[in-house]
Amino acid sequence: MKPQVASGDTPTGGTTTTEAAITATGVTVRYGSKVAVDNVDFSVAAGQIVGLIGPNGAGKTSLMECIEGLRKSSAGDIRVLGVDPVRDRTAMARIAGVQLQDSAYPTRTRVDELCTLFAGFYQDPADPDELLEQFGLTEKKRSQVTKLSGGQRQRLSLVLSLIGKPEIVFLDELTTGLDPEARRTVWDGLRRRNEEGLTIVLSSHHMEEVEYLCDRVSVIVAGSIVATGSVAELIAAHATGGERIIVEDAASHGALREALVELGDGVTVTPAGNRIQVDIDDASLRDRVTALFDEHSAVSRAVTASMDDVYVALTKQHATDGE
Ligand SMILES: Nc1ncnc2c1ncn2[C@@H]1O[C@H](COP(=O)(O)OP(=O)(O)OP(=O)(O)O)[C@@H](O)[C@H]1O
Repeated sequence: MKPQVASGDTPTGGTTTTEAAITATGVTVRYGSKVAVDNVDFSVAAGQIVGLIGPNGAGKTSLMECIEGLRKSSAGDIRVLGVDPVRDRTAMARIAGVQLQDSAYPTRTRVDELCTLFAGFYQDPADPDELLEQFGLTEKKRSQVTKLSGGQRQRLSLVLSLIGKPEIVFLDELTTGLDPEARRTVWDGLRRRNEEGLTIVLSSHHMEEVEYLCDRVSVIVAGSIVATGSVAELIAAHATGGERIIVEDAASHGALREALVELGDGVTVTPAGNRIQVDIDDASLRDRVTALFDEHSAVSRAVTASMDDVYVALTKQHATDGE
C-alpha cells in the first residue's frame, strides 16, 4: 500500500488523506557536535505546495538536502514517492527536480544551449521554450549565462529544475533577489505547474510568498519543527490574539505614544520607522485607544494578522524555550 498523509481540514472538520509524496521520520543531521536537524518528522501530500520557514541556520537547507538525496542524514528514514533518495539516485533524478541556492553553470554557454543540454538528460523533457516563457526569460534565450542578472539566473535555475518534468520539485529560497514583478511571474508559473500535479517543497524567508503559494507550512527553529499547518491554521493558532493598528507619522505623535504606553500591559506600542505599531491585547482598552487617536488627530489603520506575526511569535517563543 502506498503511504498516506493527512493533507488538511475538510469543510466538515475532518481530515482528508492522500498519497504521500514525502515521508521523513526521525531525521537528524549532525555536523560534528552540532545538531542541525534534530529528530524531525516531515511529510508532504502529493500535489501540495509546502513551505519550510525559520531563521537563518535553523536547519531548512540541511533537511531539504537529505530529502533531495544530496546529503545522508545521521539518522532517520526518508522516502520520496516511495524512493530512498540517497540509495536510489537514478529513480530520484527521474522524479525530483532541485533548484539550488548557488547554481554554477558553464559560463560561456547561452541560455537556450544550456536548456537543450539539460533536456538531453531526459527521455521526455518539457519544452524549454514554454518554461522560459512561463518564467519570463524568453528575451534572454540567446544571452550567455554569465550576462544574466542574479534574478534572471535564479529563474534559469528554476527552469532547469523543471526540464525533466519532475513529479516533485525542491526550491531553496526561490525568489531571493527577484524584483516584485519577476516574483509574481515565478509564483504564477509555479501555481500553474502545481495545478498540473507538481508537488512543490520550498524554503523561504518571504512570508508573503508563503501566504501566496503554500497549502501547508512547517516552521523550523533550531533544528526542530515547532509548528505545521495551513497559513490560516497557523495564523489562528499562533498570531497575536489581539488587534493591531498602525499609526502614521510617528514623528509628530510623541505625546500619543506616551499616552498609549501609560495604558499599561494590555497595549503594546512598538516604533516601526515613521509609524507606530499598536497591539491591543486587552480588548477592554479598545475604546480608550480610539479616544486617544481622536484626541491626537492620528491617522491610523487596522491590519490583519499575517504569517509575519506567526513567524515572530514562534521564533521568539522557541528561542526563549531554548535558553
Ligand atoms: N557543511 C556544514 N558543516 C558544518 N555546519 C553546517 C554545515 N552546513 C550547515 N551547517 C550548520 O547547520 C545549521 C543549519 O544550517 P542550514 O543551512 O541547514 O540552515 P538554514 O535554515 O537553511 O539557514 P539559511 O536560512 O541561512 O539558509 C547552521 O548552524 C549551520 O551553520
